[in-house]
Amino acid sequence: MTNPPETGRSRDSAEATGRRDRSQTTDRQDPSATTDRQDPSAVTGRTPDIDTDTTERSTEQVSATSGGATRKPGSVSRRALFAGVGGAAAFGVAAGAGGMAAFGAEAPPAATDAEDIVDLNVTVPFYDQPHPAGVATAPQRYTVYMTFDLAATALTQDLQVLLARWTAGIAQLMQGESIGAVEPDRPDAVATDTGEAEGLGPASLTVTVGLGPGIFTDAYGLADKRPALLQDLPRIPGDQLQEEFTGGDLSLQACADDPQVAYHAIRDLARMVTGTAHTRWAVMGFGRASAGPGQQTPRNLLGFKDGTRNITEAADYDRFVWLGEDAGWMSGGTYQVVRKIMMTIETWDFDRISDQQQIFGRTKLEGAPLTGQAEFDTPDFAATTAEGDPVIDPTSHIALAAHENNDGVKILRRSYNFTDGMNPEGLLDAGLLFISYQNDPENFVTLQQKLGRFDLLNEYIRHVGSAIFAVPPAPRTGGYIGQALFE
Ligand SMILES: C=CC1=C(C)c2cc3[nH]c(cc4nc(cc5[nH]c(cc1n2)c(C)c5CCC(=O)O)C(CCC(=O)O)=C4C)c(C)c3C=C
Ligand SMILES: [Fe+2]
Repeated sequence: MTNPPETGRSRDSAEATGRRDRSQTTDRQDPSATTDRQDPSAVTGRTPDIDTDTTERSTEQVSATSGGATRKPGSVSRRALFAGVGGAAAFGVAAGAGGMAAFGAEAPPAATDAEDIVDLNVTVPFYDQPHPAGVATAPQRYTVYMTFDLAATALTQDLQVLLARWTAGIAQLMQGESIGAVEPDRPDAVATDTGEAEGLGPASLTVTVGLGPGIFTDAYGLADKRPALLQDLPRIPGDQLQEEFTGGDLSLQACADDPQVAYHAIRDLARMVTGTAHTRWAVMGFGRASAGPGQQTPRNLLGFKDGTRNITEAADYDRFVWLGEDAGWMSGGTYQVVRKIMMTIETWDFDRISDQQQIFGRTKLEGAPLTGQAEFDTPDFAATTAEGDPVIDPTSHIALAAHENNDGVKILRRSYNFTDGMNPEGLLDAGLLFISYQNDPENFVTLQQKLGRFDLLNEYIRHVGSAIFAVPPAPRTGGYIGQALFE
């Protein structure tokens, strides 16, 4: 199985966005009106609350596919203009391998090019992909991450309808479309789309849906569908978890190269949960702290390059990230672990540089291992100084986390910096929204158990939030995320 990170320069087909079905929808509905028990099949594969204006424009669209790159002249997208540098010509030529192309030498370029210039007109494919969007997708610059708890009154069918509505909404949002009328015709009507993304491009938006352990219970008749390795994470040494940033029955990870596009997606999707679920916690992240193929390695808020040694090879995705065919309905999906990690930034900023570099086992500017010269040099954990001391401290972050020292185990990190402003003490309230994907959550647990006990970095960080979710495979055209749960 070849499972490339989809750098996604193609647009889904008209069928994939459910436009045909929507053209049959003439009535405008409020997406938050989920309190009525609905027939999920009435929602499947289409957005139930699309206004006719949008539908008309959608059916006009002409797919100008050039390999994986697709642009739609006269398109419905909120902004028709090409933004940024590197525009259509560059994509048309470079992305010939398509959204599902094998990656490596022939891979389409990442969402950002070598100069890290963002094109806000790029879309990422959603339907009919081998894997869910937003995992292997080259990390976009911003995220809005939100979790939800199902309401005590929610029935299985409510969950089913919500997943169907989310799916249809996500498909449109990822195309850069609104999910309905911003300015309804009837003066007494409530807008379906909140409108703040009007005029903005798709910005490589992906929305990744997670299903928490709490939904796989007898209460929803889903106990026998529980993904084999999905269970609450154990307590890990050093955890200082706070209830308000922990857990959740459902999660949405929206990532985009425009923060307002990510925010808009979450806002519109969160409106749909009314009556079925409640928001639980959210984090707005910026400055992706991991790199995809072709992307420069970004920096975390401690000033170090983060993401240098991450999963990049297709074989490693298959081995460590994607669930195989033996995973039944979750085949092609993965497990998402999220940790809200606070940093004591002011203290860190007064630490001497040699100490900072010892903590990570890398240099600050270049990001080279202390045993090497350049960022991508392989660390030599056995190297010693003239005095016989290890060059890379065995309790440094990389020595503890590296696959060489963990029976070959790797995880895919897809983290973001975040800030919540100031805390009550007047200190910077910021840190890392650590997000990892793995086909066995135990791989995260094993690493974090070591890091939580021994990592020199622990003096400057605090894990205050934690959650785990199963991420189902990508939906098929006409279907919805997690559909197999209800069959
Ligand atoms: C349990 C997994 C991990 C947590 C939690 C974690 C937190 C965390 N990491 C940084 C900064 C860096 N991490 C780096 C490397 C790295 N980190 C993990 C795992 C966790 N990090 C792994 C598996 C690795 C790769 C190790 C290797 O193979 O060498 C680096 C070095 C650059 C890089 O390779 O990405 C930095 C910097 C912070 C700030 C943080 C919590 C706030
Ligand atoms: Fe790390």
